Amino acid sequence: MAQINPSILSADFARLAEEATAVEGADWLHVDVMDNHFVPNLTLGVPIVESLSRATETPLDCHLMIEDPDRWAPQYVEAGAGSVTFHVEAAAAPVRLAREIRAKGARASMALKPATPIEPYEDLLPELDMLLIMTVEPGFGGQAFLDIMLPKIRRTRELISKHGLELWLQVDGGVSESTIERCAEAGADVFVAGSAVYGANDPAEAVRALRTKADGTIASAAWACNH
Ligand SMILES: O=C(CO)[C@H](O)[C@H](O)COP(=O)(O)O
Repeated sequence: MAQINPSILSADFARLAEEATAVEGADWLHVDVMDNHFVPNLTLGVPIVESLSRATETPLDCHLMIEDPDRWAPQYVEAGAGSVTFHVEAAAAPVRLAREIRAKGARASMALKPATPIEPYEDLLPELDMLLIMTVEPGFGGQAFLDIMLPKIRRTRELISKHGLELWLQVDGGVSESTIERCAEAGADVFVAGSAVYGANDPAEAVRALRTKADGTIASAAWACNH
């Protein structure tokens, strides 16, 4: 079953609580934390995550596009995030950090930028609850989906199957009704969508449409049949 996580990066930041509840039916609310150092954009931090966690029943999937996640990620768990994703390119001690996130009670997730291969991290996969493959360069919503990431999604799904892991495989960037099936066919099962959801007239309907397409593809995908 697909999970659809709307990204509030594309929401109206002056009406965050309303925007969070406009996508009821979504599996998680994807919260993009950017520090203007790891990526050239600045969004929000711990206090806003704390407020958002009180404003919505939908669990928060916090994607930290920041330097020094080893220091900051645990604070996002304390702020109410149910899942915390750090970038491997920024983490000093990814295994220790994943264990700390889990020990504090959240799902631990690691993200890879487009130029970062999965293969060096094969042995880390059992330490994670989710792996995020970026399908755009992180930093901004509304960018075009990078088709060249599809082989990496396929190879990652093969590694997950090879090790018999229950790891979720998330894709983020340019996910829309016209790209979601390619991601699902390659092996993704968690889909972040910003502009495709918040740019739609009816965000909740956009979530349903994305879910229908992804579920239809996963039902017949070779990787899911062998799962
Ligand atoms: O992490 C992100 C950007 O770094 C966003 O989550 C992502 O880009 C979502 O926006 P869209 O679906 O419009 O591409």
